[in-house]
Amino acid sequence: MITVERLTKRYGTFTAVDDLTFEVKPGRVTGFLGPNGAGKSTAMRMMVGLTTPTSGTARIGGKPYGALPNPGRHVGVLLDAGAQHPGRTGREVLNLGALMMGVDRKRVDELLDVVGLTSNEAGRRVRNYSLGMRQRLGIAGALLGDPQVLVLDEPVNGLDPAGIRWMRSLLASFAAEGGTVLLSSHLLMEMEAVSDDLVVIGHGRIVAQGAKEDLLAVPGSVVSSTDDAALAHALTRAEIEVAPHASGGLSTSAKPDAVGQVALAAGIALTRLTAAQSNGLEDLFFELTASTSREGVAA
Ligand SMILES: Nc1ncnc2c1ncn2[C@@H]1O[C@H](COP(=O)(O)OP(=O)(O)OP(=O)(O)O)[C@@H](O)[C@H]1O
Repeated sequence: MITVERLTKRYGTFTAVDDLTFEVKPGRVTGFLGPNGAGKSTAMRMMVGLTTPTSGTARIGGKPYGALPNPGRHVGVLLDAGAQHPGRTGREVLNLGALMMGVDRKRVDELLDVVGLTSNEAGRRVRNYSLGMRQRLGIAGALLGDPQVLVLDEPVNGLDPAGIRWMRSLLASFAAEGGTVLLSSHLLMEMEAVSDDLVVIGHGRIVAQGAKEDLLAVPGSVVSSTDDAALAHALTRAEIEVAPHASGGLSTSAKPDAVGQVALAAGIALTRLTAAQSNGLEDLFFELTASTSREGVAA
């Protein structure tokens, strides 16, 4: 569990992170979203002790990162895949990490295998790695201490399609085993596929948070019947808003069960009744962040 309370970071008069409060729950993947410069990386850096908050707290398993005895054993961190020492080989980077965390060196080979780096690639200097290879190495480093919590800033950036799919299943199984995952990404389709919960920020502030299903849920339903005119009349009388639906039938402002009740009471046979469909995370993201994005427009 990661608990962020009133977390704030100011640089001079500029507030990069503004009073953030949220929880990242175990057993779930939490997507951290926001336009460029929204404050995601700054917030993540504060969670793992790399940036000192101006005020507020971030705790991992109830403790500030700095108070964790062997932090790599609790939290796997990937914030900047480019930050690895360019002169070391991938294997050296992981061996050093294993040494510092007191992890058996055998785990290095296992993880190279898990992240899909060949033994030949592991022997090359990191300065010669592609971005995707650096990300894979960074993920191996994050997993090295067998942590219960992962904090990953844009981990799929630079991964090829197979790598993105692999990352999705890795994070899903990590969470299924009770792990806590916080990850940021601008790939909204990917975030929609992988996240259970979402935290959306703009200009350093929370603009929405909660279970993905709840955030994407659209109120209302779509209904068709053997007599739509009579159904529209009955629904309006029940103070349910009704409009013609693009693909025929009626759009209503009420949930399917309420619409079903009205139709039953009016003796009208229904031929279709479904919950209104969400337009997905991309539309939700633009809706929530339009006023804080550089472009300042809803799509
Ligand atoms: N050390 C610093 N000094 C001054 N301003 C900073 C510093 N670090 C970050 N900022 C500012 O804080 C704001 C938030 O930056 P941050 O990197 O957290 O955003 P982000 O949401 O991760 O963006 P992106 O999606 O582009 O990676 C930006 O305006 C950035 O310029």
